[in-house]
Amino acid sequence: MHMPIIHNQVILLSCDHTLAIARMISELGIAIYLTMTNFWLWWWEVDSKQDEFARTFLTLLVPTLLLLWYQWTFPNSKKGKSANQLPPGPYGFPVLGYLPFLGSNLHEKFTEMGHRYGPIFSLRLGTKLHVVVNSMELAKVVARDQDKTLANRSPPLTAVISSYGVNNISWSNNNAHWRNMRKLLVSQLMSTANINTTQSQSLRTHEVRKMVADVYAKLGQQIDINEIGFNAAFDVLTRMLWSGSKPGEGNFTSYLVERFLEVEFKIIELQGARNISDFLPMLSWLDLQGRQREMKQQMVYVNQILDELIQGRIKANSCKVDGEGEEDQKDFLQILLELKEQKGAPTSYNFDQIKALLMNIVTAATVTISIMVEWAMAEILHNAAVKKKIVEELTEVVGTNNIVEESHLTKLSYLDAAIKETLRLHPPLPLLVHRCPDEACIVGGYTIPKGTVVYLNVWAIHRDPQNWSNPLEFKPERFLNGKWDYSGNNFKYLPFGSGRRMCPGVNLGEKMLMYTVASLLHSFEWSFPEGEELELSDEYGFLTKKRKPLMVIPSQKLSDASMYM
Ligand code: HEM
Repeated sequence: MHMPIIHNQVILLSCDHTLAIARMISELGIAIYLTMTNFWLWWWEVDSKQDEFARTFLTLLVPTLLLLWYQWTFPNSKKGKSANQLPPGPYGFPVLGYLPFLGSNLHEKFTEMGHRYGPIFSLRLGTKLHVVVNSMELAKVVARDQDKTLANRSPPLTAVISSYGVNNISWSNNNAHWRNMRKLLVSQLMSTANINTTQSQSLRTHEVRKMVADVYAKLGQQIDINEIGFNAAFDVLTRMLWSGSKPGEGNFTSYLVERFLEVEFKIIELQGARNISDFLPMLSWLDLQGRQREMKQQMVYVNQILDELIQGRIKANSCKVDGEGEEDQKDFLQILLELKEQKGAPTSYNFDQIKALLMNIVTAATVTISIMVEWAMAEILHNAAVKKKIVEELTEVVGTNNIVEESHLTKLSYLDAAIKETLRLHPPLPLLVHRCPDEACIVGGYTIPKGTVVYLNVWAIHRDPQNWSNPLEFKPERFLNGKWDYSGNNFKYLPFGSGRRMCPGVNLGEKMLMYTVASLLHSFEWSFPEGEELELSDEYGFLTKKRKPLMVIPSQKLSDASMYM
């Protein structure tokens, strides 16, 4: 009997209590509302219409920015995959995204982030979405399964300027013009057959011997290995492209090399430098860091040189009598000019396109070759046991009373392995050239929207312990089994990239690297300047070169001085 009463009392008490709490909450709510509106009253105490407009604008802007920030960052961090889900990734600031946290060595930063977010992750840089792929399994998806969809580029604004408005191979989208340029380059200049013609071989022999003679002239002095490698590659390339200097043109080429070295590195540096305009396109017209302006200045010089070159050739052609020089192998400039004259030909190039193409080939070839000659020499000189084996192999194959010939190169298997190992540890383009899908696609179960900037982090893949045992060790032996090549078919090893955008200059790049390094090691002993210690740190800037130039002192090794002439 008591229980229901007690129960009712409890219920009655409870009703009173609930009402009291509700009253308290509503009083508290009103108090908070009044305090807030009182607090905000100062915000709306305006002196003029202008002030009122400014405050209204700010009041709307702040929540809008917060909303945008929420939309940008939250889709990246959802747990579990769903349709249209972006790869996971870090939060960022409104507007700037993750830009302020990137640091300078992008390849290292992306590798470290891969450990946190997995083999594929996304990040907002400014208003653009970027995706980084860090594993060989997903590299296969990007460069093989989805190769066609992901074959566009997203050039930085500085590259748009240096490529004469995206008119070169490296930065063009996957379109008919790009296909024609690539086809022409490979069929006329870079195919195995072209690289192995007697003329092409003797051209390289001439330039590599000239390099040896130049080093010989500096015995006992410090020399910059990158510069030596650059000059040799530059001479080979300019002779293939426009036959180097011509009689009557004075020392046009040496003048060109001197200035070109400076300008070319500046151009590469500007292409690799972070430019706010690329991440916040609505601000690009301001050119806040002056990068576009600087690139335009560099291009004034490049343009002047290339114009001089092309007009000189047109003039020389017009003075030729019929049939003169027809039996000579044409250089690339001549082929391009003849195509230009063929009205209505399927492939024809205007002057800007010709200049863009020439500039692209010279830059793509010389910088990569010189960076790799420097890394290979640095690693070999740093590893005494490796150096000993290479020198023994050179002595056996070439002999001590002989100089290196191209015909020796195929027999230098340990040197070949050492160069492959150098390209594994120090790929000159650690993130390749970024790709861009022409429509949304799926990689690793995640959606990559159209227009995303996609990096393939070969630096991470080349150092992944799942792919390589003791990956940080310099061990050429891992390449001695004959299983490895530069074809880009084994996705553990991609120093020249893979798929339709892979490097078209592999044949020449490989030959020049082997020939240059073999000649430098066979003809000279190398020592370091007193007190100098070799270090192997790198510096990212699109192309990754040695942070500190390799400065070394050559001494004579071959007994007969005539072998240096
Ligand atoms: C050691 C020497 C070289 C290395 C390591 C190298 C490496 C590379 C890499 C990694 C790429 C990007 C591939 C990608 O995005 O998937 C590339 C692109 C390219 N390379 Fe090389 N390269 C070398 C030499 C050369 C030479 C000698 C030429 C001369 C023709 C050349 C011309 C190009 C061009 C035109 C592209 C752009 C291809 C495209 O976008 O379609 N490279 N190179």
